[in-house]
Amino acid sequence: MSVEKGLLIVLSGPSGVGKGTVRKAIFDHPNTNFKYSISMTTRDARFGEADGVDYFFKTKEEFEALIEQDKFIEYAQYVGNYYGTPVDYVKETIDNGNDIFLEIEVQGAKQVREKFPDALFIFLSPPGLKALHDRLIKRGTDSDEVINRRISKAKDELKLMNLYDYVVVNEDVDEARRRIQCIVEAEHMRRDRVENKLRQILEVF
Ligand SMILES: Nc1nc2c(ncn2[C@@H]2O[C@H](COP(=O)(O)OP(=O)(O)O)[C@@H](O)[C@H]2O)c(=O)[nH]1
Ligand SMILES: Nc1ncnc2c1ncn2[C@@H]1O[C@H](COP(=O)(O)OP(=O)(O)O)[C@@H](O)[C@H]1O
Repeated sequence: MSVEKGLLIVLSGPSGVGKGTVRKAIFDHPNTNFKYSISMTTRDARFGEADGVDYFFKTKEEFEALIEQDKFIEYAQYVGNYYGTPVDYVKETIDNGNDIFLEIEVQGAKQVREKFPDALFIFLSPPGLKALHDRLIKRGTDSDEVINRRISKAKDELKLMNLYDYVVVNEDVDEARRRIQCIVEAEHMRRDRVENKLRQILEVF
């Protein structure tokens, strides 16, 4: 009997909305049993980040060579650096029946939709632009000019939320984490029901 494929789960949303924070809450939680796809990037490692844990850190030349070799499911340029999802680990994980989770920005999510229309797309939204602005200031990683660029980009990114299967508002991190886990569980139940129904219908003949 063939192994049922795992779910490809994509979490996306504007910069500073809390994707990284919510993702960490998901993976720190004991109920989570999906794998995480570690991205590749050309940006410098931040203090406390480790190669192969937070990202695989690559030079621009290495990254571009991997693009040539078709080694990414998707990649995008974001604030002057490349970010991409390596294809092998994602394919291997879903083929083995395990769920895999991608936390990526919106251009990349769009490319994943084209290649994997069956994936589950979740958009993380801020409660409002003021909250988003406050979070970017609180994070303290960007200058005022970069924050303003990110906010104006976020206005465009927010318009893409209608392309997603679900929108989760990140008001409270633990609540957002819980909602995402519930969505994944419900999606499994829905797909199982569809599979069973199909099997029943086909058995009639
Ligand atoms: N398209 C794409 N975006 C990614 C990938 N990995 C991370 N990102 C996104 O790139 C953006 C910048 O990430 P990062 O430099 O870690 O900064 P921060 O998340 O804004 O603190 C975030 O929106 C991430 O979600 C990836 O593999 N592909
Ligand atoms: N629900 C929340 N309420 C208040 N602050 C939050 C919440 N979620 C995240 N933050 C804060 O917002 C900032 C941006 O979060 P981060 O996870 O880096 O965003 P992203 O990965 O989407 O760019 C961080 O300082 C984080 O601590």
